[in-house]
Amino acid sequence: MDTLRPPPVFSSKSPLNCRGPTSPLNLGLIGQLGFTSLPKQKGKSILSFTLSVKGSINGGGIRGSSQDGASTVEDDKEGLLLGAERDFSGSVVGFNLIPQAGDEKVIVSHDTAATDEEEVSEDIESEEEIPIKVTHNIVFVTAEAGPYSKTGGLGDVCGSLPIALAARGHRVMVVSPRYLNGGPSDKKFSGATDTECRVKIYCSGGVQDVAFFHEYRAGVDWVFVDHPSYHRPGNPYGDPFGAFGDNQFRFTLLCHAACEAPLVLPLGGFTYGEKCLFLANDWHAGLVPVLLAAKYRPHGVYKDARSIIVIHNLAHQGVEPAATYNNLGLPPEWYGALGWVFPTWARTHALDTGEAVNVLKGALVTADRILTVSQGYSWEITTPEGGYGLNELLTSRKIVLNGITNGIDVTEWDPSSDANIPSHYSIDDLSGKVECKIALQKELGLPVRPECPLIGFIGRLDYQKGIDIILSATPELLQDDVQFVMLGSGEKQYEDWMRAAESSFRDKFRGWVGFNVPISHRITAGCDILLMPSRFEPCGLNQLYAMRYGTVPVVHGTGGLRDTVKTFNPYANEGSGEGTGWAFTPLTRESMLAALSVAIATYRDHKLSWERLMKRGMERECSWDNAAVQYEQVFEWAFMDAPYVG
Ligand SMILES: Nc1ncnc2c1ncn2[C@@H]1O[C@H](COP(=O)(O)OP(=O)(O)O[C@H]2O[C@H](CO)[C@@H](O)[C@H](O)[C@H]2O)[C@@H](O)[C@H]1O
Repeated sequence: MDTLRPPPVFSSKSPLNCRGPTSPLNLGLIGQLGFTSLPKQKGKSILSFTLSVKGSINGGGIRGSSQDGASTVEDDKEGLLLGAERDFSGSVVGFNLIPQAGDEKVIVSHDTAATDEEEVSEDIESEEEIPIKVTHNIVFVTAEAGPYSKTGGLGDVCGSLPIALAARGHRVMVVSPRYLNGGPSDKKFSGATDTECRVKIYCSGGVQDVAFFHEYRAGVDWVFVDHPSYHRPGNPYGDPFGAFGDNQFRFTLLCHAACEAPLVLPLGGFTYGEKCLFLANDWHAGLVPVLLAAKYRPHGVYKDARSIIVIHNLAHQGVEPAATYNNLGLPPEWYGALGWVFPTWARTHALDTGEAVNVLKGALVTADRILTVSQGYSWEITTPEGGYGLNELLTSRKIVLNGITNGIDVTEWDPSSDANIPSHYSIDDLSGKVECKIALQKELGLPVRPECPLIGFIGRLDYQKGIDIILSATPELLQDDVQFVMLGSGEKQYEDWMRAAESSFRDKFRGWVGFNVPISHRITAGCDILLMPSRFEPCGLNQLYAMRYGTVPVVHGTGGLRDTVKTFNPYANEGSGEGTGWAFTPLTRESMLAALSVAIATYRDHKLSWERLMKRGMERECSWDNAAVQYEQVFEWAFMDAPYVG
């Protein structure tokens, strides 16, 4: 059993061989959690002077930083002035947030010693009440983040939500592994440089050295944890032979490293410090809240930090035999937080006690708040049907459980500018869509028939996505005059079925086995209907992409699909109709075929209704802006309550 090691010393004074980035000041610094706001006094600012600091860092909108105890930065995007406060170790622990006067770029300092680069300017005078915006130091911890690594929706969300939050003034770091598989995808990490910071992680009965690589892009600090276990062929989780056997170890490393990153990485010259907010995504990052509670807070570290576990998929919980608890680098007395007992029916033999460790359970117990990626799903996981054994625990924490529907990256997914599609179109001119359809039919070798309803499916080929329902319904569906294309990879039986179906239905069916982002864009643009019969769907992104591309979704009414797709009603609004697609229920072959048949008939026989359906989907608000505001509300709640201490 490993003993708990004392937490490291922090910042540039850390003994962890952190020498900081090779080229200092080329990184990003935006804001900091836990600052004291300085309210404006009526008629006269409490600020007695301001400083202008010349020079910019990395073109990222950040200007100037003094190297003394009252460092200052300026965020010229938000017009906020941030005066950094530091703790005894030099870590930035807070900022004074001061409204900016007029157009003049000013930096507020508590340091009275002016330098050559500083000039005294006049007091800020204003009668206006200027709202003060709270910004946080946010640390995303995730197994994947697009475009560096993406196998599904988690990569999409962790690739775009951090950018949206950074644009709103938060200082945002994303910590994920530096996966190198020896293929072309390795070059995605080429922009990240070695910070030359190394930390030692005590787990699995030994000591592991991990390194941190870093890239500052789109206002976000992308931090990649480097370790030999992330360098192997395959995707982040496995290879053609299945999931990697050491995933618990690999993601334990990620979590330990992510907890160290804010303390030891002087990004842009400053660490994120202890007052940060961890957003731990799915079970892979689930040890983060546990480590805060069990490893750091007992030693007085991260006392003011908060953590939120974000559930993108409750079906994966990181469950391993109980004996592996010793590998996690946690004190023995914390076993109860992760301890898990399988029900009798799920045990493998008479002597199996069913004891296991469940990383996601540990996160749900210790996180300060719990988020899911839609409101519908946040309720479903509290039910026995959707809770995957964790429903009672989730119900007991209902007071800190919320759902926020995912947004999408509206720059990457924009039919009027998408570089992956052959013709562009918009709500005002849909003509490019039929060209996309024709091009897709040609590309896939289907008969070019623009009038023929083209149905698409994109997604992982597994039980969650209802592939078995598609399988059973396809022969009947293809009796109609339609075409059907599927893009996906996953379970071998389904991949084989797709290949077989392609040879059985040469003129009507195409199955593209693999993971190909450009093709996914072309299918989204070229199809008329997108099919998503997911058994459960925490949010779902493809239906959001589809609606933005004027492709009408036909979905199983569950979780985020039910929240985002409103079933078409031609009689509403005095005959102009309402709805953006079809959400069928229950999940059966018959009800799916019935919904598809209504959709196909509408496409064929009610052109005007169809066009209105498309347009209603296209004009739906789906950017991250709304979601980011809701995240900020949850951040506020997280800091209102005391942190979890066990
Ligand atoms: N073969 C392929 N080629 C190219 N691209 C492919 C592909 N297969 C899938 N994709 C892409 O991967 C993403 C899948 O996202 P989803 O949200 O639909 O599902 P996923 O189950 O992975 O995500 C989980 O997390 C997300 C994010 O929170 C939740 O929306 C979701 O409900 C939950 O199950 C989409 O961007 C899709 O285009």
